Amino acid sequence: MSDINSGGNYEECRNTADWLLNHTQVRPTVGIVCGSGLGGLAGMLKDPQVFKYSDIPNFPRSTVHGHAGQLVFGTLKGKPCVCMQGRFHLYEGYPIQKITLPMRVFKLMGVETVILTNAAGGLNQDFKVGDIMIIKDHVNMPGFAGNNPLAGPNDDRFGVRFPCMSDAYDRELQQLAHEVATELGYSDFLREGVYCVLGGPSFETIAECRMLHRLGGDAVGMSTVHEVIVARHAGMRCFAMSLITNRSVMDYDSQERANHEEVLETSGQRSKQMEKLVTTMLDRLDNNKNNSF
Ligand SMILES: O=P(O)(O)O[C@H]1O[C@H](CO)[C@@H](O)[C@H]1O
Ligand SMILES: Nc1nc2[nH]cnc2c(=O)[nH]1
Repeated sequence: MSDINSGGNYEECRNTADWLLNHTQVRPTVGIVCGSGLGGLAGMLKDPQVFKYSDIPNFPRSTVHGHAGQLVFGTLKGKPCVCMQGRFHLYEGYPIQKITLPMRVFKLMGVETVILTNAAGGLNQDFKVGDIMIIKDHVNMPGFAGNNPLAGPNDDRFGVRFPCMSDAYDRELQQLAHEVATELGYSDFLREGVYCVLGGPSFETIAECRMLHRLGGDAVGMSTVHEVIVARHAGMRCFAMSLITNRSVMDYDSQERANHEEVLETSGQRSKQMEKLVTTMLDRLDNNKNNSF
């Protein structure tokens, strides 16, 4: 377990949130986290105000290609937003509390809803490269070994000691995504499924892919779940999507080899549709009285 001072404590998060609120007029209610090669969403924000992670107190630095490392404030379809153009991963060497610190900063800035994207390998053999998977649930493999971002003393100012995770992914938002995707003509490549997180950075072996698939995983990656756990603990609702950038190798005769260049190439090809899906969802939320965006 990481030291309790390794990041994400209340004072540190408050400090960062106050610094940001003092440097921007935007009061975000929506927080967005962009996955590998999917940072284009940040470019859609109106009247953007950009902060490099290196200039934000207590923020880690992005070290992965395809993660720009900046926080962008602005409006999207009239909604005040804050967007992480680049996220942090366990394999970068940060304590798990540090990589999820932005979720608590989001909460303290007033964010109510978090939208996350990621690039993932397709374990489900029906999935194709370029499919977009609405995440309906997750399997937290590092969590099985005790590596959970909420391990350590609980701070009740953020949430309860034992948060429920059976409602981690907001069902109304999933339904909305299905409706919007159908209207946009995306049904052919829209899927839903279970995202399985591993620590990385090595991609999976064939035996691991087979095991994860048998355990109920439809897609595999190295992010998102830790952020969702911390966001749900703090009472924010979450919607997440995976872009299937490669098919997980399940067969010893296969010549396919997972690699980050292919991941970035596929994200580049499908990023526009993902952006359109998110922006249309944000637009629609006004018309749905049950949604508190
Ligand atoms: O989950 P995101 O940040 O999209 O990145 C995914 O892509 C990288 C591997 O190519 C890993 O970091 C994996 O988690
Ligand atoms: N772990 C993992 N992460 C990914 N990110 C994009 N593709 C993959 C993959 O195949 N496996």
